[in-house]
Amino acid sequence: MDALTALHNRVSMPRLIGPAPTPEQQEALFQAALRTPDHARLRPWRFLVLEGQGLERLGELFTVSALNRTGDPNAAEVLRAPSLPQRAPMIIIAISSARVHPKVPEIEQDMSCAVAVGNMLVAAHALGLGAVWRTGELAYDPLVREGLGLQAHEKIIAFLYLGQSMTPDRAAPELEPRDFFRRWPES
Ligand SMILES: Cc1cc2nc3c(=O)[nH]c(=O)nc-3n(C[C@H](O)[C@H](O)[C@H](O)COP(=O)(O)O)c2cc1C
Repeated sequence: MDALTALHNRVSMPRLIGPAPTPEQQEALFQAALRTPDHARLRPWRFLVLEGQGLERLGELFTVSALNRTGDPNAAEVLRAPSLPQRAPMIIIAISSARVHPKVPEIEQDMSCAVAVGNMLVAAHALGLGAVWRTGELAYDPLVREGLGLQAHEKIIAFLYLGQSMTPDRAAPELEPRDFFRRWPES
């Protein structure tokens, strides 16, 4: 698939099953992430790749987080938590490791990580894989952050769920460029 076709037609695929991306597909995804624009080449990001036991461990962290929030072991949120990471055979957790830099503000480093996630989404589509970018309050919960070994200056930018789409690709929504792009100054 050529680059423009992938860019124009990518859609999120939330219903995913195994198998996980092959080693060759993973390599292609990782290389796509590493081509993110990166002011001053700080490489202010790192990625955790979870399958199998990793997904189970993430489910345990999500459960601890939900229990801490609700205080009720029978709350629907707590009961559902272990199954959340099982919605895909692989999750890549994208982490921004932004540091204080005289020329590159934190937001630029976070955005570089976000673009890496975007690159992986498009690469996944080009490879015939399904993918969806998720965050939610679990991404910002100190218990989840700590359990995954994040340092104080790091942020979870994405839980990128990856696998085989259970449904055929949806048509991408058609947006009108002129609703978003204007010449400036207007003539
Ligand atoms: C930073 C970020 C966080 C997101 N978090 C979630 C999420 O937690 N749950 C969810 O269903 N969609 C989430 N989304 C949206 C989906 O990934 C997806 O982009 C959206 O449903 C639109 O679908 P499309 O990508 O096919 O246009 C998030 C998107 C971004 C950019």
